[in-house]
Amino acid sequence: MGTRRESAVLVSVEFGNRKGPQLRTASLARSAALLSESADDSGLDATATRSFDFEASIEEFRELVLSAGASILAEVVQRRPKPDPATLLGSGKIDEIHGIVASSHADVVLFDYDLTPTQLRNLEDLLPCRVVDRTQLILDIFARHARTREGQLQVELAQLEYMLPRLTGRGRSMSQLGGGIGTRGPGETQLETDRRRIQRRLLQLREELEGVRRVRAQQRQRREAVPVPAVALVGYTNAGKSTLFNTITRAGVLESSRMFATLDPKLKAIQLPSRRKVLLSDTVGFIRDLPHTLVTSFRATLEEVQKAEVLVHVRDCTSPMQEEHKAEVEKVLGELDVLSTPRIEVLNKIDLLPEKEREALLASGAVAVSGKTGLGVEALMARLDQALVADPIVEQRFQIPQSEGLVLAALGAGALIREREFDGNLVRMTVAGPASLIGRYRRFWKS
Ligand SMILES: Nc1nc2c(ncn2[C@@H]2O[C@H](COP(=O)(O)OP(=O)(O)OP(=O)(O)O)[C@@H](O)[C@H]2O)c(=O)[nH]1
Ligand SMILES: [Mg+2]
Repeated sequence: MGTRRESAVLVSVEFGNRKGPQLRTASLARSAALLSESADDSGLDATATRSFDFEASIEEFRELVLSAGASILAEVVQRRPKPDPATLLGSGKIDEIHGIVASSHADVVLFDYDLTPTQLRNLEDLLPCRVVDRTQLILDIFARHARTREGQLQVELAQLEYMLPRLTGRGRSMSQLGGGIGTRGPGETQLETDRRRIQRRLLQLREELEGVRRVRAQQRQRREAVPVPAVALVGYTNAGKSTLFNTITRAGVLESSRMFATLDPKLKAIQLPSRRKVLLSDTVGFIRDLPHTLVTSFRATLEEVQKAEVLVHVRDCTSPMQEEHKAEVEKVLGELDVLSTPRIEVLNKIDLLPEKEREALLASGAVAVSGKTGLGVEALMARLDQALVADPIVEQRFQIPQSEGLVLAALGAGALIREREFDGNLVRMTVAGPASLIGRYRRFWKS
């Protein structure tokens, strides 16, 4: 990790000619004032027409950059009808950025956009410092926060997979040693590597991960011998999951204002008011445009989501992006095939609301809490009890083709397999699990 903060120039881009509503909050207006105000290629005045969504996404980008440990030197915004295939930005904008970098001695230019390998290479040629795109930035944050062996292996794997198509023989960005954004992890040790060495390392990583996962699976099996229902906290990054988890469990799990503080699964047994025991898990935060390699490679924490009987969706009710974040979370839940798992929507951070609004929320029957102060947490526990009581454990015979890997995995993860026999490409088994899960796969029931 770098010993000093890197200084960064941030570049946000918006394509198309959409006109958005005016800025809505003081803090966003303040941030807007910090931004470069120059009119862009499209001839429109960027500030006047910048949409609310765009402002919020810049705010989020800033938060990501701080999470990566960099300091923000300057921010540049460009709106243009469409991206330039070779350089993303227009040449005027690139000159402007060049000037800012040269005069401010910035270490890195960060793009809130995924660059193609060609764009990355060209921008590196045109600018006098490193260039890092959004995926690489997120990978870097993950690299900083991974604490278990499994988490570290997963991040390195994702970083190498990202790097591979961007190795062009020149490898300028890979050949700079140091602790900068995008050079951590594999960047530090394997900078001069050619493809073959990376491929070999990838193979090695996959094998090591397989081993780590086998151990996890064994631990899980042991845990599942005692069927305790699982509850997973899910939500957008920074929604307050770890804080709420701590308040509920007093487990002392790392809580951080930096995004993605949680990369490794955290599990804790808790007791509900009914004295029913459940396993509560804290999970990694979701984020817009999460690099796909990460969605799949972070299946360690997401496994807990797949086997949960109830999901608790933690939402920051003070965020101006609430609805977008909710949609994003639901998208990921869909990819994990858990949209039909019962879900409790929890509005968090109500301590930050004006008293009237808070009272109104609490009176409306919504589950509203403050993970920080503990307000409303008891009511949440009672809701959990209800959700679980409504989902008793039932036993059912199944007959499932082996090709239905997802179904087999879901049942294996969320229920107890009592007996199992293989018949050609069919699996017959008796499964004891929550009625909701069993019911979801009715089409494979065998009476
Ligand atoms: N005021 C207030 N702040 C909160 C509350 N819950 C969380 N926070 C703050 O919000 C920030 C993020 O909290 P975390 O618990 O780390 O969020 P998270 O959802 O676990 O984030 P990731 O692990 O990055 O996905 C921290 O600065 C918390 O102190 C709350 O109820 N009220
Ligand atoms: Mg967390």
